[in-house]
Amino acid sequence: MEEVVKFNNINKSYGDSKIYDNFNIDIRKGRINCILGKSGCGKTTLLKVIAGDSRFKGHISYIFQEDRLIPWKNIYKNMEFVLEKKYTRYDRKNIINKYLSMLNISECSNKYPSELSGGMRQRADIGRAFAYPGEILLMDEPFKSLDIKTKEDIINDFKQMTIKEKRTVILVTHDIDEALKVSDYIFVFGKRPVEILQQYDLYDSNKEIIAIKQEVKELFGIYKA
Ligand SMILES: Nc1ncnc2c1ncn2[C@@H]1O[C@H](COP(=O)(O)OP(=O)(O)OP(=O)(O)O)[C@@H](O)[C@H]1O
Repeated sequence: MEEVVKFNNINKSYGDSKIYDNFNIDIRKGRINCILGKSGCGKTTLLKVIAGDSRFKGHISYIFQEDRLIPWKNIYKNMEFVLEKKYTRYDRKNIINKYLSMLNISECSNKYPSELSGGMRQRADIGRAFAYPGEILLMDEPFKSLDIKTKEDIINDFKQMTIKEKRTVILVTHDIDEALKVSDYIFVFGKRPVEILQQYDLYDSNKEIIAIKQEVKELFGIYKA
């Protein structure tokens, strides 16, 4: 049986609107878990609940749609900032250089965020999140604002890195194609209070990607978020 991280009995409402009602989800350890759902269904809310889970306090990295780099620090210092209390200066240097190199941005080390393209900044943001010794990486539509080519390149590097390091990632998106490209386990979310309409293990599925895409489209078609 595959190792999972269980999140049980999640309850969350905004006013009268119940988003989660005793909701349960088993996140696959060491894999890229994707939460795929229509806009407004409650994906970001789930990430916030998970980020607040006391079992993982201080062990979670969060990557947002827009990078959260500190503008007045260069890329090296941005990465060093999150590692300061965790590692010695020597270890920090090795870790930072490793992730800069994995993400092909070693030459950006001394540059400030404003001197980089959106794609480079997002690479730096991903590098920083990976460098942090977190058990779980939460990603909220991290590839949304990138053009197609940049997105594909970053997704490829990101996937390789995640597989190599066996990191547990929870990524949310409303984009079916992106979900199929980036993840290896997909939860399709339905209407509120949120229910899981379908789950796909892309490692283990004998279904063609195109068939899964069609199925998800149909699932999305039958309800309004
Ligand atoms: N702080 C808040 N107060 C009131 N309602 C909120 C709050 N945050 C989110 N909501 C509502 O809860 C619902 C779920 O929001 P959430 O941001 O989790 O959805 P989402 O699936 O991440 O959407 P998107 O894909 O558009 O980012 C939405 O209807 C949203 O308007």
